[in-house]
Amino acid sequence: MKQLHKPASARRDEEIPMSQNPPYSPKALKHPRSLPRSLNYLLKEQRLLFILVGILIGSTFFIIQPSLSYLWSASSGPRIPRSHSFSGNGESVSLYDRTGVVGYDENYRSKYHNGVGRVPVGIRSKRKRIVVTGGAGFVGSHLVDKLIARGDDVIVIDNFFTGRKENVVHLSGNPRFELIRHDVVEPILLEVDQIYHLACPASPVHYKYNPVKTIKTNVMGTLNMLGLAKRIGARFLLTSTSEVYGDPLEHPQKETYWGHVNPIGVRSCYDEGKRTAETLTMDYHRGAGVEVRIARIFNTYGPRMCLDDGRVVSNFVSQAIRKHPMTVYGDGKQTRSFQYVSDLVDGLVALMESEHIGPFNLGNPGEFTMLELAEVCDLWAPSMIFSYLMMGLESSS
Ligand SMILES: O=c1ccn([C@@H]2O[C@H](COP(=O)(O)OP(=O)(O)O[C@H]3OC[C@@H](O)[C@H](O)[C@H]3O)[C@@H](O)[C@H]2O)c(=O)[nH]1
Repeated sequence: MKQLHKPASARRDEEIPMSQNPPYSPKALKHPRSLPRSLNYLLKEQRLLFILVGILIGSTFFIIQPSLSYLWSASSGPRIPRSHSFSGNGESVSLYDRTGVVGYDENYRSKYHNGVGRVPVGIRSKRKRIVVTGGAGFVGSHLVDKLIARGDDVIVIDNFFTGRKENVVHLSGNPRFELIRHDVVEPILLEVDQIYHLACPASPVHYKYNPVKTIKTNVMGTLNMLGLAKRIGARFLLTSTSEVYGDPLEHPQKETYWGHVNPIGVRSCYDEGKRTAETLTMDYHRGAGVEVRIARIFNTYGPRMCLDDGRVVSNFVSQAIRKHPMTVYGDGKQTRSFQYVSDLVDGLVALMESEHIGPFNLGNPGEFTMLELAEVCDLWAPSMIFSYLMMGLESSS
């Protein structure tokens, strides 16, 4: 009865003529009769060696497979924080520059991967990871647009005191854009290559609203961001202001001019706050070797500037549109230069990428008196309504 339930292989063994069976040995008695034949099969023609080599190759593939999939998703997936530029026909192609965000992956893969295989790791170059403090503000949001269009990963930090989510909402679905509600007076730890530090109310109406908070933002906020730059080895750009020159005794103001500033006036929270921020920036450079840039920004206008911003351009334009009298302060003979926001943003990026350390004025060399500006605004009021709508200026009043 026992023999009826033997495995088929055993039955096949019984059918093999005795002459082909291996000679009797005590060892053969200790194991099922099929085992020596299996071993025999394996050992013949170095089959065991081939099996071992196969296992080795398989194991190697599974060990390195996660890093291969990482490299693949780094070039195509939205969750990987950095990616690369590729050089094709001597031309640098940024991941999202040409195709836009939506549908990029498919375009990219069809252009670079179909039938070609993966791009070798060696020819990839890192795209930059950049943090922009105050990136939801008037200037910051335009800067973020430019950096995203260039193909960088951008993290915006904003406490939304003067910044608005509407300024960056169009980027919300972009995998290379991240928005963090955070006040720079508190430390934050991020891994980035560059820091554009814009966070601070810039219009007199806003920075005078809470002067202590304004100077705290300039001092503590700048300290925190410089500390971060030092810790992670990032390049740091401070957006300072033409107001560091105070009521200047020199015209035009060169970067070498030290200014003429009231340390106890109502604007001092901003003027002196930015001067201290510049001091901290240069001290971190000299003392800790941080790569720093300082942009002294002159009066700027353009889309996303609120009509109730409080600066002279938005004040005069809103007054002209509403047919209200223009509020020319003083005798109106004080002069200012006015630059368009996209020119400023180009300047900020160029400065960051340059080797220039120390203050750099960013503004329009042509100056107007406030009386001249008021006349221009009055003259062009009807067309301004259309222009400002086109520029996307919004009034919260
Ligand atoms: O309604 C107004 C507003 C302002 N002004 C005058 O216009 C001139 C320009 O004033 P703004 O408020 O536009 O601002 P400022 O040029 O002093 O500084 C501005 O530009 C440089 C930036 O770095 C500063 O953050 C920003 O406040 C000042 O002389 C001011 O007194 C008016 O005559 N009427």
